[in-house]
Parts: sequence; structure tokens; C-alpha cells
Amino acid sequence: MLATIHPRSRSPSPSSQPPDKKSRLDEPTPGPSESALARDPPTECQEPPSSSKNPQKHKKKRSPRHRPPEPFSSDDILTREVIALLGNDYVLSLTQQNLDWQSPFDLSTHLDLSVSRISPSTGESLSIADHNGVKWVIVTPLSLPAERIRVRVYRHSRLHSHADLLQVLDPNPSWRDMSRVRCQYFGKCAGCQYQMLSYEQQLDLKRDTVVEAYNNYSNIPHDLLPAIQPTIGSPLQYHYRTKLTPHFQRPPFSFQKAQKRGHAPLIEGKPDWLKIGFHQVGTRNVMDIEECPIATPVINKALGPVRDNVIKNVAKLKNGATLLLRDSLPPDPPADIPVASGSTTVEDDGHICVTDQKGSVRERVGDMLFEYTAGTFFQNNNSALLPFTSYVRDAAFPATDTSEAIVKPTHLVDAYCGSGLFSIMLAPHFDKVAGIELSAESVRAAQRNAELNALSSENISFTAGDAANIFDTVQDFPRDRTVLIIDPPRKGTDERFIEQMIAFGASTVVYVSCNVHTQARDVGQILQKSEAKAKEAGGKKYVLESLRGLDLFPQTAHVEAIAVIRLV
Ligand SMILES: C[S@@+](CC[C@H](N)C(=O)[O-])C[C@H]1O[C@@H](n2cnc3c(N)ncnc32)[C@H](O)[C@@H]1O
Repeated sequence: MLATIHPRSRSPSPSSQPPDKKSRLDEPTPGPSESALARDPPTECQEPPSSSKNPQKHKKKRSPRHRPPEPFSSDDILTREVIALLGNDYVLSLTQQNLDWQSPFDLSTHLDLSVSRISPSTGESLSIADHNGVKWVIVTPLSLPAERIRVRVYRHSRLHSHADLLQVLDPNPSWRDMSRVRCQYFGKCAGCQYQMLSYEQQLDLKRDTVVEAYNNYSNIPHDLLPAIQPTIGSPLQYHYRTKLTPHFQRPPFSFQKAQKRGHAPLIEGKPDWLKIGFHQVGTRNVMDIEECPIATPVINKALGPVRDNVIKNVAKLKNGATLLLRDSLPPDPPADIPVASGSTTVEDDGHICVTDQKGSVRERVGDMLFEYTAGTFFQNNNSALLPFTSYVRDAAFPATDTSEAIVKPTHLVDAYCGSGLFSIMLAPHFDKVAGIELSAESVRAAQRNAELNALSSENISFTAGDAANIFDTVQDFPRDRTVLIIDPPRKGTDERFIEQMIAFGASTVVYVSCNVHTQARDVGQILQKSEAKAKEAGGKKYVLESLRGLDLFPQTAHVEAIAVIRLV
């Protein structure tokens, strides 16, 4: 039943929004960067922000209305999920009548809805609202299948609108248990979606995400898709995040004006406009966050002093900024790379929190030690890295009864290697390892990490450059004994890389990704192109042997996916 439906003007102007929604992501088609910004803490596979980046710079340029979302952006995936829920025929008929952008609901309309399902890509709920025979999907955070919810519409998009959750009218007791929630900000902060669920339920949902991504975006025939195995859980489900990037926004205009005139405003304590934390659900507003229970204890201890430092210097603020907090082992004295003085807070458990982008961070994974620059990429859940790298190692060396005729691998190619996580963890099992990475700073860290772990430069080498260039440097690797690891950023790999990897023909490919949708697309292309090559020139082709999610991001809707591909 629709509780309140107001007659609406067809294309609401931003000025028709209620005052509290002025800073909503209210354009019809926010690009992927905006979508990513709306969900904090940021996903792990993106490049970390550069020093003192101003969130205001991300501000959307006004774009023509009704522009289709960028393919494989989170908005594109969400729209495809909406289409699947409404049905292709129905969507076609709305589109033919030019009604696919015409929400039947005004902004601020209150609706009572029954949730149909959870969006596998965002973790929000999808419900179908019916107004005078027009079916429209409403996307709402923090609500669960089979629940009755009351919502308020705040933004329209193609075939769907986004809404705030006002009330859960009928909770789903077999899914929802609010006593599980450990964070005081849950429901307001955009960082976590799943704290009210059991951990088993979270892992099941993440398996569904992998299943749906491959069913819908890989173009791989269903009979060639392996059964997707249960998601591997994270040893820690809270206090696991080793990196936090809270931010604050630019001071208000009146404050900046006074500063420019040289009337530095007198401020005692924290002004109301200064919020230091993460985005509020569905908005670009930053909310104050004083603790984050998914972050490690040392980060939580440092968060207060880091916030205080911003507050102390509030009179000098000109822009917004993103702060960085990274959990690190202390540097071993004498440390060859100094930790910038004044940038660390020493804690009793021996760990320190590094807050300087250029500072050095140390982590241990199993027997190996890693050191990298705080502002560069490193996986953010240390507790899950040993299971993660062990799973990839086991995929490289399968038990003989599961994959007959696999020759024992001796060579490893690590594409998109970062500061060498997979190369270094797996190096003891291979004669030769070659990694490639775009960030020269990460490559330097990878080389240092090899030395730190007593790995000889004769056996392990790293190159700075585009991933596709690696194949020129490993022409002497025996293809039938080579394992290729691919771990690209969220946007996935590219055609040039795929063509070269197929021409190269490593016997095993392990593709790991924090964006299962682009991974599904890429794996589909790898299989297709490999089959075409085998048909044309004869020889072996790639098949998808196994597919599995691994939870690097408990309490959130994100999943890491691992695809194992063999040349048979
Ligand atoms: C998801 S991270 C994986 C890093 C590493 N495998 C790890 O687990 O720590 C992706 C890495 O790809 C790098 N990258 C992005 N585009 C690239 C490209 N075209 N060629 C090579 N590396 C690239 C990024 O700098 C980042 O370090």
C-alpha cells in the first residue's frame, strides 16, 4: 500500500527539493566516483587519495539529464538489477513511452513498501512501488527482504528512485537482529550496511553477489559456470580495518570571506559546521565519527588526537581534506626508512598509527614482512591476508586428483602487484617471480620487501609500467609452468592485457578482484577470446575452474572474488 502520494511535477528542479536534501546526490546519473564517495570507508581496490585531497574537487559537474551511466559503474549495475526486477518487457514498454525517467512519485513522498530483495551490488533493498499501474523500483538502505518499510523518496534515476528508510514496519526476524549492531553510527554512516545480520548471512549474501555477477555480466553459458563455493570468512569481523580515511568539508563561505579579509574568526572549540568523519547514508554530507568499530584499536585510539588536531587549527582551514590513519608495526630500529616525525602516535600494544601519506607502514603476513608508503595501496584487512594468499597459492598448486595433467608450476607472473603481496608470499614456492605495477613508489616498496624477506633479486623482479607490458619481459618463462595472477583496480583489466595474456598462454590464471562485476566481464572475455583462438589455431583454451568470494570487508556489502582459470 502506498501511504502518501502527492501529485508531482515531472522533472523536479533541484530547487523543488526539501531544504535538508540540498546536498543530496540528486543528479540522475552520478558517475562512479560519486557513488564511491557516498560509501565510506572507501573500497579497498581504489588508489588511495593523494595528499590533502579536497573532497570538494569531486563535486559533480552539472551534466545533461538522462545521460546513461558509465558501463559497469555502480549506477549502471544497480540499474541493470532494477531492470531484472521489473522485467525486460515491462521496461521496454516504459522506455518506448518515454516513461523510464518519469518517476510517478514526487521527491519527499512517503511510501510503505514490501522489500523484494537486496541489491547484490550495493546491499540496499529493492522494492517495487505501484502507482496507478506504473511500477517503479525504490532503493532503500538498511532494509531486508520480506520487510515492510516506510520510506521517503529523495532522488530519481532511470526506472528507480532512492529513498531514506524512515521506519521498519514489519522486520524480518530471521534476518534482522539489532542487538548485533556494534556501532553507534550504524544507520547514519554510509560505511557499513550489514551489522544487523549474522556473519553467516553476510557471507551468504556475498556468495549471491558472485553468483549474480557471473550469471548476468560474464556472458559465460550457465553450463560452463562452476558451482560457486561458500564465501571464505574473515578471521576478524570487527576491528579489522588497518586504514581509515575520514574527511572534512570546506569551511562555509562566510568563514572563508572573513579569512580573506584578514578577519580571522575567533573560534573556541569545534564549530558546528566542522564535521570530521564519513558521509551520511545517501548524501554528500560528512558526519562526525569519533570511533569506528571495524577499524583496528590503534586507529581508534589515534582518531581522537587526529580530530583534535584539525579542530585546534580550524581558524587556518581553507579547504576540506581527507585524513589518513594507517595501522603499522613499529619500525625496527634502525629503520632504513624513517617514519616522518610528528606523524605517528605510539600505542601500548606496539602498533603505531601512521598519519603521514609519505610515512612508512609495516605489516606482517604469515612469515613475511611488508613495508610500504602510507599513501599507496595495500589490502586493508590484515587478518584475512594469510587465508587470502594461501587460497591463491593452493589454486596455483592444486591437488593432483582435482586437476589432472597440470604440470607443477615453477614461474609466477604477478600483474598489478602493488608492493608485492602475492609475489612475496608465494615466492618460496616458485623458481622465478616477475611483478608489474603502475605506481613506481609501490614497485620500489616491492623491491625493498623482497630484500626485507631475503628473496634474491635473481629470482624475483618488479617492473614499473602498465600491466600489459609484463608479457614482453617474461618471454623466457615456460608457459606450461607459469601461473599468472591478475589483481586490477575496480575498473578491471583491459583488452590489450587480455589479448596479450591469451597470446602468452600461462597454464593457470588466478584473477582476484574487489569488483566482481568487472571481473565477471573480463573473465567472460578471456574465455571467449581464448576459445576463438583455439578454434582458429587449434590448441588449448581457458576454462573457468572455480569461483569463490572472500570477505575482506565484513559488515559491508563489498566482496573480494577469486576466479581460477586453467588452460586445458
Ligand atoms: C587492487 S590493487 C592490487 C595490489 C596488490 N596485488 C595487492 O594485493 O596488494 C591494484 C594495483 O594495480 C595498480 N594499477 C592500476 N592500474 C594499473 C595498470 N594499468 N598497470 C599496472 N598496475 C596498475 C594500482 O596502482 C594498484 O597497486
